[in-house]
Amino acid sequence: MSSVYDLIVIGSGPAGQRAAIYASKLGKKVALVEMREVVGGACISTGTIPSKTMREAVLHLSGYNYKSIYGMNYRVKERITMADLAFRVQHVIKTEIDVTEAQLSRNNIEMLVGVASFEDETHVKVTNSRGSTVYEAKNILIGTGTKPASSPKVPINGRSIINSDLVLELVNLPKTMIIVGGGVIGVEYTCMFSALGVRVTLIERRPRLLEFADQEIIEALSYHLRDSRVTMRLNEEVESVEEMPDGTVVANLESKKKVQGDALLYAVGRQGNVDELNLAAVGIESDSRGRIPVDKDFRTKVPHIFAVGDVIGFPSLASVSMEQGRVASARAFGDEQVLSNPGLYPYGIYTIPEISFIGKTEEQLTEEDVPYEVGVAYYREIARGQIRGDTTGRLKIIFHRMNHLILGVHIIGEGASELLHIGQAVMALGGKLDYFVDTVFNYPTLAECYKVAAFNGLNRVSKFE
Ligand SMILES: Cc1cc2nc3c(=O)[nH]c(=O)nc-3n(C[C@H](O)[C@H](O)[C@H](O)COP(=O)(O)OP(=O)(O)OC[C@H]3O[C@@H](n4cnc5c(N)ncnc54)[C@H](O)[C@@H]3O)c2cc1C
Ligand SMILES: NC(=O)c1ccc[n+]([C@@H]2O[C@H](COP(=O)([O-])OP(=O)(O)OC[C@H]3O[C@@H](n4cnc5c(N)ncnc54)[C@H](O)[C@@H]3O)[C@@H](O)[C@H]2O)c1
Repeated sequence: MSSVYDLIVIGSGPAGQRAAIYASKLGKKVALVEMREVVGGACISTGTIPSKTMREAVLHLSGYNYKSIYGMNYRVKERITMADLAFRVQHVIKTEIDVTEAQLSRNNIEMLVGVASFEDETHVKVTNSRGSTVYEAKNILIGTGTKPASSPKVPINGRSIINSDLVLELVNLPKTMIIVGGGVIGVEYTCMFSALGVRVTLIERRPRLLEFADQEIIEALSYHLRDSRVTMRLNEEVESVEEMPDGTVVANLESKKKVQGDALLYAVGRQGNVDELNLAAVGIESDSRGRIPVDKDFRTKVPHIFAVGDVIGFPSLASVSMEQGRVASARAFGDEQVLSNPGLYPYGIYTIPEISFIGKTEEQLTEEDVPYEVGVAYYREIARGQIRGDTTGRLKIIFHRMNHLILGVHIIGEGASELLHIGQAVMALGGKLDYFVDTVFNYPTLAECYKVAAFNGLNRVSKFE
């Protein structure tokens, strides 16, 4: 048994990394346990980084952003293959792993390779091919993330029936594809495959896609999806999936319909990585989706054992996971000064076109009886929108009718996830709609949308309110 650590972190994804680095900056002795061969978690290996790099490759090779200027037949590469997409993805993954490893090493974080499990409230066992070692810690942080949810009725085979971990295993680009699940993963991949010319059928059991986003924005996205020949089957639940003798795939719906395609992506949510942790040894229970309950400081029912990131559930974003890791680590060492406001956490959804938002939706404000008004700017009204060839984007500011405080910003269109941070900064600093009216923006930029939307909003409220 080695000396006592101040903190043992389990999992090297964004949540675990940030927690470990923060503790190390406080001068604490930290170890980070990772069971995979490489650091970075789902974020670098199978989730955020691969999917966003694949999207970039799709947009580039398909010439998607320039079709409105050079014509529908414009493309950078004639026959795009899965190998073309994987090439770029592997390059970025490797670089991100190198950067992360260097960062952890610079911060004197001791890496322990193997599967971590609890022995008791202060001891963690790490098991690898060489055997098991037990380590002692004053604080332990669980950042073990999630894996794709599975079903015995959906036989994932890595060829024609895949989950989001296996997208790049597809040998050939299918002609037709079924995507099950209209959550963020399902919708992002629907957009990518459809931009590659694949005929996609998207099946979602709820009446609309991405329920947590603003309805108007999702209606705009749905319009684009249909315009890209995506077939949307909403209010339909997939009951089982089978591979046919000819290699095609059939999804059997609860409504007794059948949908056939060359390949199927099963993206119906995620399951917490808790099975190997031996949580019973410390009396912590996870729910049916493997989520660990925590309090506002990310403490589990055992006060010096914390849990952060995807393993605690919504919103399950890399950005938020990092922040939770930082806050939990601060709390573990008695630092109450580190504050974080979930009301100002942004969402970036990398559909095509991109969606990004912060703050409340119109539906939430209506529910809460808040008197709000909206101001909208369309990319087509902005010179930069015309120059870039994105004439379908829009930016919506929601503000309080009386005091003009910004309550939410919702954007669909190119650059949405970057553009949103202007609205986020103004919201965080308590700014009002008038800020955008009185501010000079570079010209021509998409940022000008804020000014146009502010004028549009002001025109809708009476001067006497
Ligand atoms: C396809 C996809 C696309 C995404 N796109 C985005 C996006 O665009 N933007 C965004 O913000 N988020 C995105 N996400 C979500 C993002 O990837 C996650 O929120 C983030 O990775 C969660 O970080 P984490 O540290 O909690 O867990 P993870 O990144 O899952 O890392 C957990 C780590 O713990 C390790 N581990 C598990 N159990 C043990 C154990 N017992 N012992 C040792 N190690 C263990 C795992 O091997 C893993 O390395 C996406 C997710 C997916 C799947
Ligand atoms: N850009 C981003 O921030 C980003 C990108 C990808 C993933 N993520 C994160 O990854 C997490 C997981 O994403 P996800 O899309 O797998 O899960 P999800 O829970 O967001 O969505 C799953 C969807 O599948 C539907 N569904 C479930 N069973 C079904 C069935 N049998 N038939 C038809 N529909 C069914 C659900 O109604 C739901 O809408 C999310 O929480 C998200 O935050 C984030």
